[in-house]
Amino acid sequence: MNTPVSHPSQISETNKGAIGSQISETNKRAIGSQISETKKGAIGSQISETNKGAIGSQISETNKGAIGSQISETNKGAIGSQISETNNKKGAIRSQISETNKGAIGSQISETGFTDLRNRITELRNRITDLRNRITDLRNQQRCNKVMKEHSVKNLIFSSSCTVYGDPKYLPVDENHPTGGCTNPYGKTKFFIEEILKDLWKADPDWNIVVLRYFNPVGAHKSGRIGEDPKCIPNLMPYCAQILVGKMKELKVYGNDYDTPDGTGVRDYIHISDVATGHVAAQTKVEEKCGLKIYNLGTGQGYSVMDMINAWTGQGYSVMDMINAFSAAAGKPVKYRIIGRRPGDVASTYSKPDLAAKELGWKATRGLNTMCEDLWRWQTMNPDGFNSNGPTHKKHKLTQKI
Ligand SMILES: O=c1ccn([C@@H]2O[C@H](COP(=O)(O)OP(=O)(O)O[C@H]3O[C@H](CO)[C@@H](O)[C@H](O)[C@H]3O)[C@@H](O)[C@H]2O)c(=O)[nH]1
Repeated sequence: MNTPVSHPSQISETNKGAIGSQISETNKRAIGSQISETKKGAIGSQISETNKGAIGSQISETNKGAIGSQISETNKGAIGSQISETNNKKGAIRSQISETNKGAIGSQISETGFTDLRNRITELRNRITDLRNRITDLRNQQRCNKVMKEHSVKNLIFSSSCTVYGDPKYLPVDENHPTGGCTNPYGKTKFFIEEILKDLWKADPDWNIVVLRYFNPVGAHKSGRIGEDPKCIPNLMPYCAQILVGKMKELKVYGNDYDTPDGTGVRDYIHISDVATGHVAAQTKVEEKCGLKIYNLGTGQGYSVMDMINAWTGQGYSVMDMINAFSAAAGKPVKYRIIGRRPGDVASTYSKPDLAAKELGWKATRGLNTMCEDLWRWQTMNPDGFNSNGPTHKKHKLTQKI
């Protein structure tokens, strides 16, 4: 998922002036109309030829087909055979099945079969929406590059992601690690855009481009006024926060059989405000006429899913500790369960952030406790995200010592 909504607004408070002065009101209007009139057709057709077709056919071939047949094989078949078994023995069984039992059988079918089917359809829908968003990202980047060039604005900071590294060949990951072996569509889009930007700079070295590869941003602005308001399935920490305010039922932990200390996935979680200060440092860098530069934005520290769950409470690391502590924090039982691995997840990834420290003079300064404290403040002050009317969940007090 997904770049959190919080950074643009945090960054804009700090950088607005600098960026705004590069693009005047007049240019903005000119840029807008040029995109819509002149470029739309040309760019649109490139995308539809190159990307949409390829991605579209992959969806229909790989996903729809695969998922469709899984549904029919696993569910329909299973349900079908249960029904036909029941029906074949109808005569014999009918007399034994009372009205009450019929109801029980019916609800078993709907629970096991139809719920599963519904979940799979939702998953397929989410994937298609995700791919659509990726195509839009690519199209927007191409438009942005063209228009910037036409108006001689050649300084650019690009928000990339650690997912361009794919499943790391070594840890911690530095900027020289090979890219492109991405395990999900989001990572591929970031990788493609990075490649486009490299070509752009090779063709015209007047460009100054800083590519920032974020690791896993979490947290919110310390004021509690700016935070993440996920519109689709949230990342791990927003999901935890939403469980505590009763908006989600349970956390599904995607696999505990990875080759990591406790078996769950390990990530380099970084406070969103540190990501924002990374952008401010990058802004200074592009103004120095830096050419093309690439930096990791991470803390260098890997945490597992269980570490992150426990970080909310300051309690121990076992599953039972986590359940008890979460329940105490929320004032009601909180459920979570371990399920299978999520396709596209890697076991571990965390950064070597030394280059950013050396060349940008930037370092992440906020620890895990601050990430949790700030995220929790945002969530309690805004239980319904940006549509909230203020704090309504005061009773959900976090027991974490911060
Ligand atoms: O409900 C959940 C959600 C996540 N996880 C696990 O938690 C870890 C972190 O997952 P998540 O928060 O979804 O982030 P990633 O999958 O590591 O990365 C996503 O989020 C990053 C930060 O926004 C982006 O940079 C990546 O491109 C994007 O794939 C992984 O081990 C997941 O398996 C769970 O167990 N249950």
